[in-house]
Amino acid sequence: MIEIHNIHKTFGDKKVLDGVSGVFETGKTNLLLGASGTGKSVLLKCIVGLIKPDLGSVTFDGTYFTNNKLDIRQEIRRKIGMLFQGSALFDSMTVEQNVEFPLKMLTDMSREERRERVDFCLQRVGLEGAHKKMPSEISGGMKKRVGIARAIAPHCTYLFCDEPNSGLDPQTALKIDELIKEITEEYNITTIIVTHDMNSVIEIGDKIFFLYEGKKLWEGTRDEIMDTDIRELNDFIFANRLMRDAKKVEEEEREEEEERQHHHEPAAQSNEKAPSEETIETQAKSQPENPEGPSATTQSGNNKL
Ligand SMILES: Nc1ncnc2c1ncn2[C@@H]1O[C@H](COP(=O)(O)OP(=O)(O)OP(=O)(O)O)[C@@H](O)[C@H]1O
Repeated sequence: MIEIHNIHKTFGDKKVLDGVSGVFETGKTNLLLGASGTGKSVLLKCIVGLIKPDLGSVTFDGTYFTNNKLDIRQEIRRKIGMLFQGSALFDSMTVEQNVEFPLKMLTDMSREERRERVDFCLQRVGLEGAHKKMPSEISGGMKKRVGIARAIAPHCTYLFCDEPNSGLDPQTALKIDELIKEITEEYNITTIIVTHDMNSVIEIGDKIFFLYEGKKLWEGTRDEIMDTDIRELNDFIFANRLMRDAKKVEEEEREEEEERQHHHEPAAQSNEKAPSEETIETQAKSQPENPEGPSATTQSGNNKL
């Protein structure tokens, strides 16, 4: 679990983060959502220690990170995996060398152990057989997979992804989203993803933190986000025509369901309790032509006795 408390950051005279707090749970995909320039990436960098906040604190599983001793900060950093925007692979290294790189830098694994771990991670992200390929020879989606393999290779406890979907077609984006979610749950990782992609919100957002002008304006689950009455969040969500249509369909379905339930209400009630004499009388009057009489339908339970 990662906890942030009252994070502030100003660049020059521009206040970018204005007292952001929150709890990012373990085994969950936590999304930092917001429009361009609202401070998502700056917040992510504050959490991982790439930017020092002016004020506030970050705690990793109870261990204070901000302003703590260097060796403690380094110990926490070793548990952090990063998937950078654009994958940021080393172009001069093969796929396997890219994945092996953090193992060389951060662990004292033997060559054989590293090889086994690289094999495992590449297999886990669906890239078995791509070991010797160069980044220039693989697609954008494959590069993201290599980036994920590299991030998780040193057995990361925390995974940070900066817009993992950028530059991908919708289908590949969905696969990458699903892979991140699967890995998060499988290895019980605390994952934080920066995104402005509503598809990701709907598919994998266990918890969503909506940032607006440097403040956290809302947090909740993907089921709750469609029903929020925060204007700024609604403006953000429904700026997309597809989302507006989805909302409309959802509302129509809800209305239909309510109407259906409304019409079935008397029947449902008659199953739970015996119909009143008044009901029976009314139904009898409404079905005079039925040769078996109203009792065949409305009093079947009683008649069987
Ligand atoms: N090192 C820096 N120095 C000065 N200003 C910065 C620095 N880093 C970020 N900013 C400013 O902080 C603001 C927030 O930037 P940030 O990258 O966090 O936005 P974002 O929400 O991640 O946007 P996007 O979705 O477009 O990546 C921007 O106005 C940006 O110019």
